[in-house]
Amino acid sequence: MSTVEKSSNIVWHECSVNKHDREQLLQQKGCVIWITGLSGSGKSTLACALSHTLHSRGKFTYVLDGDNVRHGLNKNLSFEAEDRAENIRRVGEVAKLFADAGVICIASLISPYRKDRDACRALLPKGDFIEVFMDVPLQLCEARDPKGLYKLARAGKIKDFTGIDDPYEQPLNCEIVLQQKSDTCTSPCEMAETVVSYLEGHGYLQA
Ligand SMILES: Nc1ncnc2c1ncn2[C@@H]1O[C@H](COP(=O)(O)OS(=O)(=O)O)[C@@H](OP(=O)(O)O)[C@H]1O
Ligand SMILES: Nc1ncnc2c1ncn2[C@@H]1O[C@H](COP(=O)(O)OP(=O)(O)O)[C@@H](O)[C@H]1O
Repeated sequence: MSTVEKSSNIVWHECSVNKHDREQLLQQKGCVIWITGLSGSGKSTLACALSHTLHSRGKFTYVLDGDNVRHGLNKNLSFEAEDRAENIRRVGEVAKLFADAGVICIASLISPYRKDRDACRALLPKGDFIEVFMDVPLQLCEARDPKGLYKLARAGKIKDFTGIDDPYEQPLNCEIVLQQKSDTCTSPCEMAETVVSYLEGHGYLQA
C-alpha cells in the first residue's frame, strides 16, 4: 500500500484551544504507551489492566487494540508485511491524535517490525512515545494459545503467523521491558503498576 502523499494545496489550521489547555483540564499529559510482543504475550491483558488502574485514579485513557481496530478502521488489511506496516502507521496516527487530545493512549499490537514502531515514535514529541516490550518466550505464548491460533499455524492452516513462519523483531532500546518466563511470574496488575510508576516518575500523571 502506497503512503505517498496525494493531498496537495492543504494548509494546517491552528485552533485556539491547544494540547496544553486540554492537559490542564484533564490534569495529565497526553502520551502513547505502545505495547509490542508476540500473540499471547499478554498485550491486551496488560492494556486493559493499565487502563483500569489509571481510570480508577481519575486518569483518562483509551485502548487501541490490534485485534479490535482490525474489526473496523483496518478491516481491509491482511497480515502481509506491507499491510502490517499500514496497520501500524494508521494506529500510530490515531494514537498521535489521542495524545494530542490529552489522553493516555494505550496501543497494543504485535507490531513486529522495528522500523514501523520507530516511525510511530517519530510522530510524537520526544518522551511521549513509551514502548513496552512483552518479553515472553514463544514457548510460553504457544502453551497459552487462548485463541487456538498457534495450533492452526503449526498445522499450516494459518500462514504468516508471527513467531512461527513470520518474523518478530524485538525492540533494541525501549522504555520498559516486562519479562515473563512462566505464568506465575508477574501478574497483569503488577505489570500495570510498573508502567504506572514510569508514568508517575516522568510526570505524565499531572498537567
Ligand atoms: N498471521 C497472523 N499473525 C499474527 N496474528 C494474527 C495472524 N492472523 C490473525 N492474527 C490475530 O491478529 C492479531 C494481531 O493483530 P495486530 O494488528 O496486532 O498485528 S500486527 O501488529 O499488524 O502484526 C492477533 O492478536 P493477539 O493474539 O492479541 O496478538 C491474532 O489474534
Ligand atoms: N501476566 C500474566 N500472567 C499470566 N497469564 C497471563 C498474563 N497476561 C496474560 N495472560 C494470559 O495469557 C493469554 C494471552 O493474553 P493476551 O492479553 O490475550 O495476549 P495478547 O494480547 O498479546 O495476544 C491469556 O489467556 C491471558 O489470560
